[in-house]
Amino acid sequence: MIGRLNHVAIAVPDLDAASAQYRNTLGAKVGAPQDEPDHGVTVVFIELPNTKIELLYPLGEASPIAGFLEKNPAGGIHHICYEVDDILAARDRLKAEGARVLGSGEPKIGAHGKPVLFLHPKDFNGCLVELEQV
Ligand SMILES: C[C@H](C(=O)O)C(=O)SCCNC(=O)CCNC(=O)[C@H](O)C(C)(C)COP(=O)(O)OP(=O)(O)OC[C@H]1O[C@@H](n2cnc3c(N)ncnc32)[C@H](O)[C@@H]1OP(=O)(O)O
Ligand SMILES: [Co+2]
Repeated sequence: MIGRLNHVAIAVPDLDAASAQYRNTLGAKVGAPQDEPDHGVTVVFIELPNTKIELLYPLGEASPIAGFLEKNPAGGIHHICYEVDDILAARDRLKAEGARVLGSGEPKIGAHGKPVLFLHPKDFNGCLVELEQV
């Protein structure tokens, strides 16, 4: 059911410093910061030849990454995103198998303008999983 790895997301305590490090030290193609108020994060996308890295920084009062950064003040890998062809079919199959779909259970439009959903990390080996319909 899952397809390509769309991105790996890293929560960071300093977005400018992390962007500069990926651009200058690691020599990557780093985009501009993008506010995603519906998701409570500011995102910087880094394009690698085979996937993307998503740098995340909290936006607004109730950011879903605030607690993660409190527990991991130096930052850390926050989630991985797999591509799916049909996000509603994927959601229904996962729910039927007992996985917890986060939020309202309805897909939201993600940073790439495509529908996304999140699955509880406790149901996936301690790894928060995002699904994106491509
Ligand atoms: C826009 C964009 C895009 O790509 O398009 C994005 O990705 S937006 C990316 C940001 N959006 C999201 O993350 C949305 C989905 N996330 C959520 O709903 C929430 O963050 C959540 C339910 C995963 C965690 O919520 P929370 O921090 O309030 O909950 P708690 O702190 O109580 O966490 C419950 C348990 O899960 C663990 N836990 C929390 N977050 C993570 C994580 N990222 N990876 C692995 N484990 C995690 C905690 O350590 C804790 O474990 P223990 O009990 O053992 O201590
Ligand atoms: Co993401």
